[in-house]
Amino acid sequence: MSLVTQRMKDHAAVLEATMDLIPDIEKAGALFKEALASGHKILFCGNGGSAADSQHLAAEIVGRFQKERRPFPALALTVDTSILTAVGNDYGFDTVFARQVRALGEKGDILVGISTSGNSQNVLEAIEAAREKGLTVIGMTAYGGGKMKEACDICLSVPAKVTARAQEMHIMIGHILCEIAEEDM
Ligand SMILES: O=C(CO)[C@@H](O)[C@H](O)[C@H](O)[C@H](O)COP(=O)(O)O
Ligand SMILES: [Zn+2]
Repeated sequence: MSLVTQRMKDHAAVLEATMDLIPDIEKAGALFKEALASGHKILFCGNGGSAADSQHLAAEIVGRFQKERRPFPALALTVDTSILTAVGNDYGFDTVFARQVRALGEKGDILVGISTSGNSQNVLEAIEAAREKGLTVIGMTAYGGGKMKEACDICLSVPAKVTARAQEMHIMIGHILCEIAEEDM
């Protein structure tokens, strides 16, 4: 079997196993909808590919996903290089997202922490800050959820053994959450 065929089959197998998360994805979608409908915002954070997912999903919410509707507030905590370098340089990389959650997060907002290992310290510290401030925390992880498993209100832990396959499920789930959020709005 070619590499391409194998990877596509791997993706399909992980997707099939990810069906087990449907009830939790529906719960997370309802939380997105409730937060945005009541004037709250969604913050996203993650590293590497998950940083890219963070800004991708924030853009779907501020702009639009699939339908015309009013703009909703969302922010990727991964995009401001001045904040990331100042906070990273002055306080340490582990604090780059937590500091922004403390500055911007308000009770009723949602933090989406994305980490395939579930163990990235800067995401874990953002979750801790979010809990202190009364945000709801949704995690997107894999490999059983790592340390994030116990730290989130809803932990969507994808049954993937490879980071790339996990990320492919994360962006699919993120798109579904955006679609639920803009239904009837
Ligand atoms: O996109 C990829 C691998 O597919 C990488 O950039 C990956 O996101 C980075 O190595 C991250 O630092 C991994 O962190 P995490 O998902 O364990 O929190
Ligand atoms: Zn990647």
